[in-house]
Formats: sequence, structure tokens, C-alpha cells
Amino acid sequence: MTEAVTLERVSHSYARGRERRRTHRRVLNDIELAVPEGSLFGLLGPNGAGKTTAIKIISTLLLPTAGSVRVLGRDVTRSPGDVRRDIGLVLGGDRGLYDRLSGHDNLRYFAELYGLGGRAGARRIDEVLEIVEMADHRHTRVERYSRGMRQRLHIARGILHRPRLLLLDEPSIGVDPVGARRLRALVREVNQGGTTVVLTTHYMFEAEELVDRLAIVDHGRIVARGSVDDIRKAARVGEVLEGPAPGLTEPELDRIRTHPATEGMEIAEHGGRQRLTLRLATGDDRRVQALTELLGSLGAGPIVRRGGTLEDAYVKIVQAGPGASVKDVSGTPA
Ligand SMILES: Nc1ncnc2c1ncn2[C@@H]1O[C@H](COP(=O)(O)OP(=O)(O)OP(=O)(O)O)[C@@H](O)[C@H]1O
Repeated sequence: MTEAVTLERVSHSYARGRERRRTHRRVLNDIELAVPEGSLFGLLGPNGAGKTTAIKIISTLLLPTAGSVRVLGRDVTRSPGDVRRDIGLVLGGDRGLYDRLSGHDNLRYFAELYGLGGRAGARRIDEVLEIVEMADHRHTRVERYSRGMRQRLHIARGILHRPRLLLLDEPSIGVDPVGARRLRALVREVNQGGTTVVLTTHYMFEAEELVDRLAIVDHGRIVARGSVDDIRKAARVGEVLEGPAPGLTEPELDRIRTHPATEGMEIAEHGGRQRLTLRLATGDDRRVQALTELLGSLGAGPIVRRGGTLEDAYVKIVQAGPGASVKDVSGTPA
């Protein structure tokens, strides 16, 4: 399988201060990453982990302090211009569009920058406006667009020149659930059209629904990588029991915590109500049944039994900290 992106021992430090007082802060540390061509790849991690920095390095906006980065077979340091022609970049936030121009005129401006003028350019603009379902709003000024519409226009701009690789930094941030669902469908469609996609997100269900491979970055290091299933298995998040558990006393919670079917227990407050999540130590139905009955007798319920989610795995991995070895949590190498 050919790789669309490979990072080998990539590190990056930002400089702070001036001249003799200058210090360097390392925010990426020996990153190894391989994104297969055609895949929809997720880069996940807590705030400040280094995801945007990695996206900026892949897109040639930043030079890595150390290591080698190849994008679609080219070295980003030696051939940044060639790399740029083949990639689309959509950074989060409100930057990058001209508010006073209509969606159509924004795209015309960017099309000309890409050397896509004339009839071919006009046809391509119509095409991408259809793809992102913005044709009806083409003549409306961008300042009147909702956040979801802006994000769709950003993606339209990102795919105008038919890039082989599309980089999306938090595409659905701040977009309402209906808009976010449309965005996910759009990203999937772009990927199914043959474009490799690398996206960052804080929404685990979004990653779970969209990506076929992912890497979790924490404090500038990769702490897990593989498919969603690999990560769930490697983090050993098996099944969980979950449900409301109002007013349990400490001794009652202890009985639940020390039950042989319980591996871990979390209590969360939702709207003033306690909710219990129990990671199961075993798939043995009789033991799980006994635990469910204990919960029922203590007034907890209704209790639901479900498989561990990517979010369960992510929380476990990130809480283990960057010191935890990659091999403890990662599946097959990404
Ligand atoms: N231009 C810069 N100069 C100095 N430090 C920076 C710069 N950009 C980012 N950083 C720092 O580098 C670290 C990594 O930032 P980065 O934006 O890559 O993280 P991130 O994983 O994308 O975070 P988030 O999820 O919050 O967007 C952070 O500590 C951030 O403060």
C-alpha cells in the first residue's frame, strides 16, 4: 500500500522570546506516522497535544525542526510548491474567507489563485458548490452564512483544485448536530471520491463514525495508533454496564467496586443525577447478571450493557499519560 503521508522521527519546537533570551519549546517529539493513500485518517488528542502543528507541517506551512516528512511521494522541505499543489488545507476557525464576497466570488478568487480560470474554472466552481450543497446560497455574502455553511464553503475551497490529500483541522467545531452530520457526510463523500483525508477532531463519535485509521497524540508523542477497533482492543475497553444510580452510599459503592465482574467504576453527574459506568472485568454472563442484580437491589437502573466506545479507550489512554508505552495501547502500526 502506498502512503499519502509519512512522518519519520519528526520533532518540532516553537521559539519564544528574543535573541539571547530565546527559549525553545518542543511540542512534537519523534513522531512516526503513516497515512495510507485513500484512507480517512483521524488525528486525535487533548488540547495542545500538537495536532494542528502536525497538520501545518504536513501542509508545508511549518518546517519541522527535525525528521523527514513525505507527502504524496515528495519531501515537504525540498519540494514544498509541488506538495502544495496536491493538497487542500482547511484550518479551523473563521479565517480564510472574504466576508464581503459571496460564496461564489470567494471560490472564484481562490480558483484563480490555483490557476483555474475561464470556463473550466467556472464549471469546477459550480461542481464544488453542488458537492457541498451550497449552490442555493452561491450569491449570498459569506457574512450572512451560518457556521455550518462557512465550513462547507471552506471545504469547497479546499477541494477546488482536486487535491489528492485534504487536511481538515476540526471541521465540525461549533457546528450544530444537524450541520455536523452534513459535514461528516460530505467528508465521507470526498474520501469516497478518492481523496485521502486527514482530520483532527475532539469528537470521538465523529472519529468512530468516519475514520478508518487514527493516531492519538498526547504531549507531542503518539500514544496509540491503528483502526478504531485496534485502539479499543489495545486499551482493553471491553463491555460496560451503565445507568442512573441515585444516592448510593459509600459502602454500597464499595460492594459494586469490589464485585468480581467489575474492573473499573466511574460516577458522573448529569443534571444533578448520578450516573454509573462500570467497566466489566469479564464477559461471563452469570457474573455480569449477578452484578446487574446487585445494582437493581441497590436501586440503580435501568442498567444497559454495551461495548466500549472509542471515547472510553481515548479517556483511558490519555489518563494513562504520555509516559505509557505505545506498545501497551497501540494495535497494528499506522
Ligand atoms: N505559533 C506558536 N508559537 C508558540 N507556541 C505555539 C504556537 N502554536 C502552537 N503553540 C503551542 O504548541 C502546543 C501544540 O499546539 P497545537 O495547536 O499544535 O495543539 P492542538 O493539539 O492542535 O491543540 P487544540 O486541540 O487545542 O487545537 C501548544 O502548547 C501551543 O500552545
